[in-house]
Amino acid sequence: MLKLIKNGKVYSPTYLGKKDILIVGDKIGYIVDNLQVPEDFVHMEIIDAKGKYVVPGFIDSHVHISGGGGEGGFKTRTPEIQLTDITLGGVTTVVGVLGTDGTTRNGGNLLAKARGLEEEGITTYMYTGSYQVPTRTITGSVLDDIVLIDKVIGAGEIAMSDHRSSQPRVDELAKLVADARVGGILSGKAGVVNIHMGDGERQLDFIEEIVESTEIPITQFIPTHMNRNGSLFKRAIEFGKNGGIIDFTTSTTKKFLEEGETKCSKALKIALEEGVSGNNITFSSDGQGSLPEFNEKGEFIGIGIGKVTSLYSEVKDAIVSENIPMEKALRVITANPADILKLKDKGHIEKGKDADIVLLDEDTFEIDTVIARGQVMIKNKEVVVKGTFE
Ligand SMILES: CC(C)C[C@H](NC(=O)C[C@H](N)C(=O)O)C(=O)O
Ligand SMILES: [Zn+2]
Ligand SMILES: [Zn+2]
Repeated sequence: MLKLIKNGKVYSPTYLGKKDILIVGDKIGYIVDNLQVPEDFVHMEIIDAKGKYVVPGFIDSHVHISGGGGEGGFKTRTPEIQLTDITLGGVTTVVGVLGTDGTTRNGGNLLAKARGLEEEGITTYMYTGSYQVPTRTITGSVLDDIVLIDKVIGAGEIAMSDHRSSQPRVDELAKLVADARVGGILSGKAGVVNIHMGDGERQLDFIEEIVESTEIPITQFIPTHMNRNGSLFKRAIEFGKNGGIIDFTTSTTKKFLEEGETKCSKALKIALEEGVSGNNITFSSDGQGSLPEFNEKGEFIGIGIGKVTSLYSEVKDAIVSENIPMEKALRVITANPADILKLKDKGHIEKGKDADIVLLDEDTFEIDTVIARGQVMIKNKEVVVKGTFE
């Protein structure tokens, strides 16, 4: 079936102006000024994008799709995600991850959930491992997981500078990152390591020591939660200015913001103003991950749950409240994760790329329509495709 998105203002994320987009199967077939279709050409679904912005489908590069949490005991293990938790947030590609609990959750379960979501219509990848070092894998080796399992693009989330980490030595982390890098080289993947940054004093010390003392490049690391406290955020800006990738977590709570976390829309504004390259910054939601709170004695005092819908919500705030140009704001959840993670068919509205497209209402910037690999998942804000048990 052919689809034609007409009359929309296209951000690829670079602004292309008013363009018509011809979708052929699951691919973007053509981008033209004004495609005239004969009235009686019945094999074409026309999607009128008048009054809409047409942007690439969003990429959420850190989602606990098979569940996470558990830091407050078994009742605080978070449930696995459902398809529309993702698509209602305009997200058409997710990278699945495990966190604190690498015992009752494992790589096989994460891979099965990733495959299930792919069968339901979106595109999924995953990181092998969980917080711990040495980290749990599917084949027994980070390197082999990346080479042999198509959906595995790297390792993570590996906990650093956090009371919940396995307190790895810098040489243990270096070996893990070295394996991920070679796994990526052998399989043409990014082979990056998603690093969970905690609130500890050591912050990015280990990463910077590895970059200084080995042949491993700074871009092998994707430190996330870099907006979680003021001191780490400051360090993150320096890391970004040195060419590092910085990922900000959009899921949050009122308490976290009151206690020093930098709201993502503001974090992006500050990072850009401080001179961090707009290509090195990403947002991810930590969706379905837990947002646990601990007191100064390290005692558990409460828990929230991450939401994928926070991802675009922060980009919308960046555009509307922080006046960041759409081209720059959209990059952090489209072109940047796609390019950094080497998701070659993703992140851009370009001939030959996957037909992952979101229509935004020009006035409200609300998500109106979501298309994943050519299939309409959400139309006029209504769910068209539900998950199996939704
Ligand atoms: C960034 C902050 C707010 C949340 C962050 N979440 C995770 O890392 C995921 C969680 N531990 C899980 O395993 O589900 C945290 O706990 O520090
Ligand atoms: Zn984390
Ligand atoms: Zn997480």
